[in-house]
Amino acid sequence: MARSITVTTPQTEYDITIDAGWIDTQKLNEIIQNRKYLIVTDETVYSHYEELLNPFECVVLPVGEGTKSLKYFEKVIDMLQDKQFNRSSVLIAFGGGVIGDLTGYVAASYMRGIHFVQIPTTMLAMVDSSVGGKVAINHTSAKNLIGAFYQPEAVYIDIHFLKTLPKKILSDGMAEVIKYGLGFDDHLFDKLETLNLDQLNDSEHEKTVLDIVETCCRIKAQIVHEDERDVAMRQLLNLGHTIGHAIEQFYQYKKYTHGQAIAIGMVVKSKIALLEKRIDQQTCERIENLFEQYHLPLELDDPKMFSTILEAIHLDKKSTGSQIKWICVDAIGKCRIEGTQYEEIVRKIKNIE
Ligand SMILES: NC(=O)c1ccc[n+]([C@@H]2O[C@H](COP(=O)([O-])OP(=O)(O)OC[C@H]3O[C@@H](n4cnc5c(N)ncnc54)[C@H](O)[C@@H]3O)[C@@H](O)[C@H]2O)c1
Ligand SMILES: O=C(O)C(=O)C[C@@H](O)[C@H](O)[C@H](O)COP(=O)(O)O
Ligand SMILES: [Zn+2]
Repeated sequence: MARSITVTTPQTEYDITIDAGWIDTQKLNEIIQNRKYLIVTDETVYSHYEELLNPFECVVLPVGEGTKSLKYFEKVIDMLQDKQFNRSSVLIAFGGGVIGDLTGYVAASYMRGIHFVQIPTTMLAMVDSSVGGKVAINHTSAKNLIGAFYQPEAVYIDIHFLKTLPKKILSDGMAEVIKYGLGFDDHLFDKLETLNLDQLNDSEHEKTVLDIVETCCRIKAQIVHEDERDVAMRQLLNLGHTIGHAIEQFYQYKKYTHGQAIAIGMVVKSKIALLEKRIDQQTCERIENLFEQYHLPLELDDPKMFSTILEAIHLDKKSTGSQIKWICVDAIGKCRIEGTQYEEIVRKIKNIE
C-alpha cells in the first residue's frame, strides 16, 4: 500500500505519496485534472521515459546545474505566456532536483504563483528537493541565490524511477539520505549501514528502500512544518552545505555534484566533532565508512584548495555579517546550529587538515 505523509505549513497542506511502479499515463492524467498543464523535464529523463511522457505536452530542457539559471527560467516563463497559462494552470516537474527547483521557482513567479506538482526521479529529489518548497535558481556568484519558499500542491514518488539512474547519481542522492541519518535519526543511520549502493534497486530490498525514502520525507515534513521559512531549525537541513555549496560553486558545478560536495562538508563536520571530543574515533570512522559504502568522497581531490574555497562561505544564506550559522555534529542522529565567526571556522578547518 502507498505511504502518505502530509506536509502542513501556515498557508497550505499537501501530501507526499510514496510507492513503487505506480506512476503511469492514467496517474498523470489524474494529476492534470483537465487543467492547462506543462510537464518540465530534462533530455536524459525524457529519453528514459519517452513512452510515458510522449502523449503529454512537455518542455525538455538541457541536463545539468546550468539549467537552474535565469536563462531557462525566462525560457519557461516565455512558454507559459505563449500558452496563455493562468492561475488555474499547473506545472509538473518530472526530474531531479534541478528540474524541481527551476520549475518550482517558475511556478512561484509566474502571475505571482500557479500550481505545481513534483514528480521526483532521482534519489536526491525523492528524499529532499521535492519536499518543503525551497525553489531556486543559481546566480553566477552563488548557489540558489534567487528563489522562494513555494510549496507544491502534491509530491508523487515512484521509487521505480531509480532503476534507470546511473550509479553515480544514485550515490549522489545517498549523501542527502545519510544527512538525515547523521543529523536526525540514528536508526536510519544503522539501517543504511546494512545496505550498499548495488542493493538499492534489488526487488528484495524494495520495502527497505521505501522505508528509507519515507523516513527521510517524514523528517523533512516535520522540520518544514515547524520552520517553513528557514529561520530556525530548518537550517539543520543544511548540515554539510555551507562547505558543500562553496565547493560546488568554486568548481562551477563541473567537478563535484551536490551530493559529493555536501558529503565532503559532512565529513569535515564529523572530523571537527572528533577534534572537539563530541564524538570518538570509532564513531568518526563509522561516519566515514558509510560515505565510502555509498561511493561518496571524504575529501577534496586537492585538499590544498580548501582555504580558497572557504572564502565563498561568506555568501552562505545563513550568514549574518561576519557570523555564519554552522551546523555541528554532536552524535550520530544529532546535530545543532552554532553561530560562529568566519575566522573561527577557518581555524577549525585548519586544525583538522
Ligand atoms: N530544493 C531543495 O530543497 C533541494 C534539496 C537538495 C538539493 N537541491 C538541488 O537539487 C539539485 C541536484 O538534484 P539532482 O541530483 O537530482 O540533480 P539533477 O536534476 O541534475 O539530476 C541528476 C542527473 O540525473 C538524471 N536523471 C534524473 N532522473 C533520472 C532517472 N530516473 N533515470 C536516469 N537519469 C535520471 C538527470 O538527467 C541528470 O543528469 C541541485 O541543484 C541541488 O542544489 C535542492
Ligand atoms: O530544504 C532545506 O531546507 C535544505 O536546506 C535542503 C538542502 O538539502 C538543499 O540543498 C537546499 O537547496 C539548500 O538550500 P539553501 O537555502 O542552503 O540554498
Ligand atoms: Zn542539499
